[in-house]
Amino acid sequence: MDSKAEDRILLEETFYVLSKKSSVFKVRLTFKGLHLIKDSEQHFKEQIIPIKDIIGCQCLRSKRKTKNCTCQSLPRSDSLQVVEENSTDSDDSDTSAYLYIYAYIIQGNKETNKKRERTIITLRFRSFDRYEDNNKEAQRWRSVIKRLIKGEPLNNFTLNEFSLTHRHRETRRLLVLCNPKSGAGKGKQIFQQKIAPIINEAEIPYDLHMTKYANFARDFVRTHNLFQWTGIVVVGGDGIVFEAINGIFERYDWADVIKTIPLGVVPGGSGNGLARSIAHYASEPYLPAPTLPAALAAVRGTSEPMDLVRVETTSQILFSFLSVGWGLLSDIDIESERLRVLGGTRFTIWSIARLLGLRSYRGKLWYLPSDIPISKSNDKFASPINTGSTLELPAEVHLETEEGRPRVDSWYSAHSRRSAYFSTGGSSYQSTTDSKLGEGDVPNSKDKTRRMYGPASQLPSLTTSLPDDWKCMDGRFVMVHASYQTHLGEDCLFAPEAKLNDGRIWLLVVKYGASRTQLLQFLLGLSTGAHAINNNRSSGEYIKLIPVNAFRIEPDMTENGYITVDGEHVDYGPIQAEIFPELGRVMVP
Ligand SMILES: Nc1ncnc2c1ncn2[C@@H]1O[C@H](COP(=O)(O)OP(=O)(O)OP(=O)(O)O)[C@@H](O)[C@H]1O
Repeated sequence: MDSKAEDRILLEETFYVLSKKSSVFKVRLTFKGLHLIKDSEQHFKEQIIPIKDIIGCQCLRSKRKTKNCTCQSLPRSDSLQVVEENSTDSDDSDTSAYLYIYAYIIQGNKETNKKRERTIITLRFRSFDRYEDNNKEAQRWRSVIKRLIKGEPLNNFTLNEFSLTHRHRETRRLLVLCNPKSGAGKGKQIFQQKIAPIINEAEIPYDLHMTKYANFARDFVRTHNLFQWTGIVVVGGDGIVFEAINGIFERYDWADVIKTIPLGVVPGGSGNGLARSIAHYASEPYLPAPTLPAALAAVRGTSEPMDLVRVETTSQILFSFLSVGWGLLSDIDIESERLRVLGGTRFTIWSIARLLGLRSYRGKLWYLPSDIPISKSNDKFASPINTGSTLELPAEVHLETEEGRPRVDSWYSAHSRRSAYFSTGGSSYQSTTDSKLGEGDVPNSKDKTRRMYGPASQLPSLTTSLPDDWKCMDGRFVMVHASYQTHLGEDCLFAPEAKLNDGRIWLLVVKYGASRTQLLQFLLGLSTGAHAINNNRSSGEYIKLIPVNAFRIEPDMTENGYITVDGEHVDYGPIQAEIFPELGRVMVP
């Protein structure tokens, strides 16, 4: 839209500030936002609230005063009490209609002090004698604001001839899957206090389901008719995200679901790598209100494609959104579990312990650099040298996973288990906890085996040799950790250059031989991303961050170790992974 069109005045009205009758404000609505203009003889002041920052608006009316109330007939803003327009508790003596506009406005101009503040703008319509006429005017504003928020077209009819029969109708409906056990058991509280109030302000209906056991979210997503919802919001850590994504790939209609129903991620766990990465990608302030970017994304309905990685082990196929790890970081992640009582400090203690008693693992790492497409590499794979595949995977693969695989805490973010400070009141929600199958549900809910669908692999099978243009490192490794997001956790900027949909896997390789000082520096650098600069310079020989399209790890099976996928512990053994650019879709503020 050109700037002239953006400035077109859609609606304009003069209002008085409730507390100071002499103060006049011109309020103007354009495609840019809501303009609050104070134009007096002394000065001209204009504040624009961008449409992007407005999440909703409601028409309300005055609440009937209690008998002993001595409030004036013109309510002051701080004494004003309002009710819904159809409430039986309304004050008939006040014929005004009130439009409440909810906005979350960026405050602060530096990256370090930027945060959003909740602001309510109240417009009182009282030009007419009858409430119905004032309400009609307020409804007209509401309808236009709602359309602007949703990016819907506006024509002269919607602007001028609005009538009550043309009120805004909400077509969206969200599914919320909340893990009450995530983080410090605060999942439910986070939803009720931080998310529900915002969804209610935006007047988006939702169905809330609390997860009842490990894999509940995965089973729910696999078995229900998801097309009754326009988005799925998960509240919890990366574990619940993993379940939701892999539940989608257990559906034969995964391709439709993944493209049309975006996933929203509200950080409520101890590992919130994806939520942090999404906020980083969108340049949204994350602290002090880490749940706010996700809530805003959910109500705005804005989403973007996200790369997913298809991971294959000898026993299962997984779709990963965050990481694959072998060695140091995975060891710390899993082994520090035994120090659980120490809370977040257990990771620090275990990191030091592991640096002192440094382990390394023998194996081979293969990778396909990001400038060689997998498909091109596979053309070469057709050469006779590389034939002899023992296991060709078809487009549909049926493999079984164990039930209830152990979930491990994420090392990367336990330090950042902070509470969110955004305060919202008056939480209310509709909730359905009945998870029985309904009309349109996928009828394989009782099937205990896991059937993985999803795009077919473009790689040679795990037991087959790789094409010549793959690079190979053979030796001892302190760790190999791959990520496709910037952050592995709230405090771990692992791959500073990564984007949600850059079509790359960022492979961090630490070879045996790096000194303890280099390793310590590397671990400390993870919180700020300094390792990506420092280690490529000073320790480049041992520590490398390499963008790739695919990789394979073949650990020496005479040794023991840990391998994790998105923080989930998988069997120790050969593993390969390939990027599927833009396969998923996530809500982005
Ligand atoms: N009601 C429940 N009872 C027990 N476990 C559950 C329940 N709901 C979900 N889970 C499991 O909890 C695991 C961890 O969840 P999530 O990632 O949301 O939180 P977290 O705090 O980051 O987890 P972690 O315990 O790994 O730190 C999920 O993988 C899921 O299988």
